[in-house]
Amino acid sequence: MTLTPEAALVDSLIASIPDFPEHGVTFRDLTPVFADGPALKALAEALTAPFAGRFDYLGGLEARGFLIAGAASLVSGAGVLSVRKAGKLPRAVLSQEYALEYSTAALEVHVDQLPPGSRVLIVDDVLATGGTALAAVNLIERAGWQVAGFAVALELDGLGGRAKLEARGIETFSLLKY
Ligand SMILES: O=P(O)(O)OC[C@H]1O[C@H](OP(=O)(O)OP(=O)(O)O)[C@H](O)[C@@H]1O
Ligand SMILES: Nc1ncnc2[nH]cnc12
Repeated sequence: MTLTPEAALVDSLIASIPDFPEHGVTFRDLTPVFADGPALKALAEALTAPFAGRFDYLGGLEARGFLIAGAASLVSGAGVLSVRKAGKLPRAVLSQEYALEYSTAALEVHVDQLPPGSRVLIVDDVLATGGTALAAVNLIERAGWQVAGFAVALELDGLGGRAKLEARGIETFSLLKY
């Protein structure tokens, strides 16, 4: 597959670590992308461009999604909705549970963070099973906002994430697919 120069730059910086955090998993580490200023800017531009004019806020998913959302905010001019792991936000929240391999976790937003009907582009580093992304979609819709789309640096093919999002009618863009 031919990559755009931006995708090739990001691709060249992703580290693949076998058997982390557990045997059989290949961990895709984007910290080298975040550490490279031009690559982080190129990533932020590539993830927001397909949705230009169609979102009011970036939805950043704690923790790695925050790094992309901050950069995307500066290149697009849109503010960031903080979608946090449970127990971190100090005011009234909406909470959405999601399944991990052997447990559950929850994402939360401040219930009154954005005006009703706000269009939120969710961004993250990796799409795997889609459990995290779908929890964010549910949360945003329950709060009375609209999901403008889901934009991710790296989609792991074959784990069902894209299918889950598209079944919910969520436009999904990935810069890279492994
Ligand atoms: O598609 P899924 O199977 O849900 O996996 C993708 C999620 O997993 C990682 O986050 P993680 O929960 O490890 O949290 P972190 O960003 O705090 O490291 C990644 O940043 C995505 O948010
Ligand atoms: N293989 C993987 N690498 C990095 N982040 C992930 N999140 C879920 N699966 C992942």
